[in-house]
Amino acid sequence: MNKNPSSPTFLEIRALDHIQGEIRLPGSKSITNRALLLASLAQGETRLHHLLWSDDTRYMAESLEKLGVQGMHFSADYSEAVIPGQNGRFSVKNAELFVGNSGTSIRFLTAAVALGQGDFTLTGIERMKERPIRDLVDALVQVGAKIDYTENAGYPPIVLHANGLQGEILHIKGNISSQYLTAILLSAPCMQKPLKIVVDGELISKPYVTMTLRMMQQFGVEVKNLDFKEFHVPNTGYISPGDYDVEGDASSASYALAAAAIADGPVRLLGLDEKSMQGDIHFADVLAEMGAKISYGKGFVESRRGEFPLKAIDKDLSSIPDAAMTVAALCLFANGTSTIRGIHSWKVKETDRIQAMANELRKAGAEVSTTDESITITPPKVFKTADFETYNDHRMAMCMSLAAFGLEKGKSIRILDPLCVNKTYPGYWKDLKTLTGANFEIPSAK
Ligand SMILES: O=C(O)C1=C[C@@H](OP(=O)(O)O)[C@@H](O)[C@H](O)C1
Ligand SMILES: C=C(OP(=O)(O)O)C(=O)O
Repeated sequence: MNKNPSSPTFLEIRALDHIQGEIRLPGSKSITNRALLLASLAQGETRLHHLLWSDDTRYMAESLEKLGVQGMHFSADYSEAVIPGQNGRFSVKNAELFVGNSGTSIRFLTAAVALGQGDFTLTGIERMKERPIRDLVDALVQVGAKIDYTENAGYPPIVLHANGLQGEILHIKGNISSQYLTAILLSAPCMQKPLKIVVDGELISKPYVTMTLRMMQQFGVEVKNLDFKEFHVPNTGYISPGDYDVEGDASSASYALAAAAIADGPVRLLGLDEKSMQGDIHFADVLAEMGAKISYGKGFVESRRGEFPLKAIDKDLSSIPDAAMTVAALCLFANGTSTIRGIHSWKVKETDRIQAMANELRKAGAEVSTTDESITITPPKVFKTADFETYNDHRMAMCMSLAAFGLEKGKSIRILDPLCVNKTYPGYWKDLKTLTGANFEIPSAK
């Protein structure tokens, strides 16, 4: 391992040829960040179980604390929390919220702080300043919010002058990110009047909106969904369900499920099953279509190798944009050229993921071409050793680790800045070691 702090750390993985065993998945990022906010807005105390503790969820929890959610209590390993509900709005009148590169945190919190009173700044790392937020701001302005951009119009940082949100009606776009619509939905029950939301044009990442509606229902609010074109939300406020169990993360599951489809398995992942409310559970269907054997039981999903090399695919994966990256890495192991479509949103996520994925898959030896909304991958004849850049993108690191399963014995790859996995899956490298028996060295904290 490179211990020189002036150059990036890396993690070296020698050719991997098997994976087998059982692990408990980390909690879902999307569910944890919704649950933290819903519990904070609700009436009553909520006990959250199996939550994810990672950069993205820590930023959400710290922001809620800054907004006046006092007395949050976390267990020593942060997998359990007790959240005292604030009954619809936050008490603090001025705060600066720094959310790193957590898209869910900045979007969900922007709408939530607008419910209160006072001046709030929301910002993050440099990449966050390149991730659009205009469609959410434009929607909030229609129900009474006053929001300024302090650097580039349409992007964080933003300053919000909050004076409650009136409700009634707003129009919103959902073609860049579904998180804007989710943010409005989550705050709507605490507006002054019921809200009718009209979605203008295409809506991407729909399963995340379904997850939002399901969780709102679990916190006592029934939303009328007119085919994802219009939503009617009552302003009844949230009621805590008391105990709330967070599912294991389906996007995080994709890496080990994929590895088992390449290198025998079986791998059993606990904390997730076919009843999951996460759209990314359907990654397992794509994996099965490519040749893997997938099975489920109560509270687990299991993957093992079936047909191999995997079958090449040509598919629109716009409903599972995060797990679609794992599919791209799997295409390295396919029997021909694959195309993944519907991924234009990749460009505005942790990095420009279309560009990043193309660059790194090429380094592994693949032939890759891209458009604004697709990537086409022809697998390598022989896998190359490479230093994979990760672009401060957790999913790039986890996806490229799969390339180690294609290497000839004795060869190795290096994953640069491997601790970027801390955004959503801090235990990833440890879990990979456990399941593969590999003995690579994990660098210590950044
Ligand atoms: O609502 C959510 O929890 C998320 C929605 C998706 O974003 P987009 O709606 O921007 O595609 C996804 O990529 C992100 O990781 C989490
Ligand atoms: C896109 C992602 O995260 P976010 O938009 O919440 O930052 C992700 O986790 O892959």
